[in-house]
Amino acid sequence: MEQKLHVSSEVGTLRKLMIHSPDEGIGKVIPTKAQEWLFEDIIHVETMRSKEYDLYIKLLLYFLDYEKIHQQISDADHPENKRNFYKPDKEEYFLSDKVIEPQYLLSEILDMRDVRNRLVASICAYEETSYHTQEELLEIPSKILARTLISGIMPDGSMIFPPIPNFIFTRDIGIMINDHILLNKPAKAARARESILAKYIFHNHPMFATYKDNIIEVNEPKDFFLLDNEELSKSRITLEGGDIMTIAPNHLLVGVSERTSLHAASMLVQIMHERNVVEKVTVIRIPAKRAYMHIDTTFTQVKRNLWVMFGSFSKQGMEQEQRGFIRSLVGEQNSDHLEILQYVKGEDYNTPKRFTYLEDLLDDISQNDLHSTEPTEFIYSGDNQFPYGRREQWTDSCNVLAIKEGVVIGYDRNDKTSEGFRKKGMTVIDAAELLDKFDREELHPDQVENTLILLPSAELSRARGGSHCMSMPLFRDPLIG
Ligand SMILES: NC(=[NH2+])NCCC[C@H](N)C(=O)O
Repeated sequence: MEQKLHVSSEVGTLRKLMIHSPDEGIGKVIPTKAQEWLFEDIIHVETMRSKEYDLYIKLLLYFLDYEKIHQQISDADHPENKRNFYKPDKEEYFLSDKVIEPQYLLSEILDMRDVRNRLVASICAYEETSYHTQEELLEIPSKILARTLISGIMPDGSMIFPPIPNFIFTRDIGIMINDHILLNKPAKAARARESILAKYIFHNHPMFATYKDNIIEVNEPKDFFLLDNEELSKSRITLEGGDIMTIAPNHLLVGVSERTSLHAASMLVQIMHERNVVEKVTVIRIPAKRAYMHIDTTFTQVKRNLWVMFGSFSKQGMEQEQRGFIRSLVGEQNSDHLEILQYVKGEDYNTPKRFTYLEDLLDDISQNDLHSTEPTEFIYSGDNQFPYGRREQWTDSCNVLAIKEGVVIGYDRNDKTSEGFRKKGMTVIDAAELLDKFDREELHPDQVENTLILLPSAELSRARGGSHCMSMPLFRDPLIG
C-alpha cells in the first residue's frame, strides 16, 4: 500500500501520477455560471470524456502501466460496458497504482469511520448544508459518497452542492517537491472544496503515511484576520500548483500570478530553505491575467535542453512589444513586464540574482542545474507568429506534460506550435493513431522518443488548462544522478 513518492524534475520518466476524470458535475454547469466556475463555456461532458479525456487515460496507462491496459483496451471501450473501466466507483474500474484517481483514494479514506465523520462535517459546514443532509451523507457507501463529495450529486440524482469542475486540474491541488508535498491554498472560491478533499486525502491515506511530516501547508500568521482590509488583501496567501515547478533537485520555481500571491511566494522561499527542501527558489512574477493564470500556461519543459514557451515573454517578444516606447518611461509601469528573482539558501535575500528574460533563466537551468551537454533550445507558442502565439497560448500550447524526457502530451489544436516542434526534429502524432499502434503491437511505449502526442481538445480546452495542469506527478525517475 505504501509507495515511494519523489519528484525532482519536470521531465524525468513519469512512473506515478494523480489524475481526475471529468465527472458528472461538469455537465451541470449553466452558461451564466461558467465563468465563475473558471470555464470559458459550457461543455459536452460525453464528448469531453469519450472523445478526449479517455484517450489521455489510455496513453498514461500504456506508458505507466502497460499490463493494465493492453489486454483490456478493446473491452474498455465497448459501448455495452458504459465506460465503467474509467469510473472509480464501478467493479470494472482499471484501478492502477500508477495512474491514480483521487476519487478512489477518497473512497478508501471514507471507509475510516472517524475520517468519514470529520470530512463530511467539514464539507457540509463549508457548503452550508442542513444537519439532516449531513446525516444522510454519512449513510452512503464510500465509493458512492466519494463521487457525491466531488460532483455534488446524490445517488438519487439530486444536487446538494455545486460541482467542482476544475478538479480535473489535479496539478493545482498539490505538488511534490522532492520528497515533500506542498498543498495549495486556492485563490478562487470555485476551487475551495477541492482543497478540503485534497487535505484529507494527503493527511489520511496510507499511501502518504511515510510523508506525513513532509506535508507543507502555507498559511497566514495566526493573528492575520485582525488586520484592516487593505493590509489583509496585501498579506493574503494564495497558492496554486500550476505556479510551482520542481525543475531540478536543487531548484524550485514559484510563479506570482493571478492565483499565487506575493506573500505566498515570500513564505515559500523561507520554508523551502528552513526545511532544506531545495537550495534555490526562483520567483517568476507574471502579469495577473486570466490568459496566463499560472506560470505553467506560459512555459513547460520538453527535454533537459528544450522548452516550449509563450513568445510574448521571450526576449524578442518583450523587445518587440516595447518598441517605440522610451524604456525608462514604460519600465515598472508596464503591467505586462516579467520579473525574475532567484533566492539561494544562505545568501542575502536583499540582493537576489535577477534574470532579465525567461530564456536566460531556462538556459541557466538546462546548463547548470540539469547539466545539458547541448545548447538550450526554445519552441515558441504559435511558432512566434502573430496572432498565433497568443491564440495558441490561450489554448494551452505551452502547457505540455512530459511522460519521459522528449515525449510530451499536448493539445491537437495548436497547429503552429506543433510546426515548431517539427522544426526541432520532433515527431508529431495524434493520440488515437499512437494508441492504435500500441494496440496492434506495431510499437511499444518504450520505443517512443522525441514525440509530441496530440490530444483532441475541442471540449477540454474550454477550461483554460492543458495536460500539464491535468496531472499531479507523484514519482519521476531522477533525471540527474
Ligand atoms: N495549472 C494550470 N494552469 N491549471 C489551469 C486551471 C484552469 C482552471 N479552469 C482554473 O481557472 O483554475
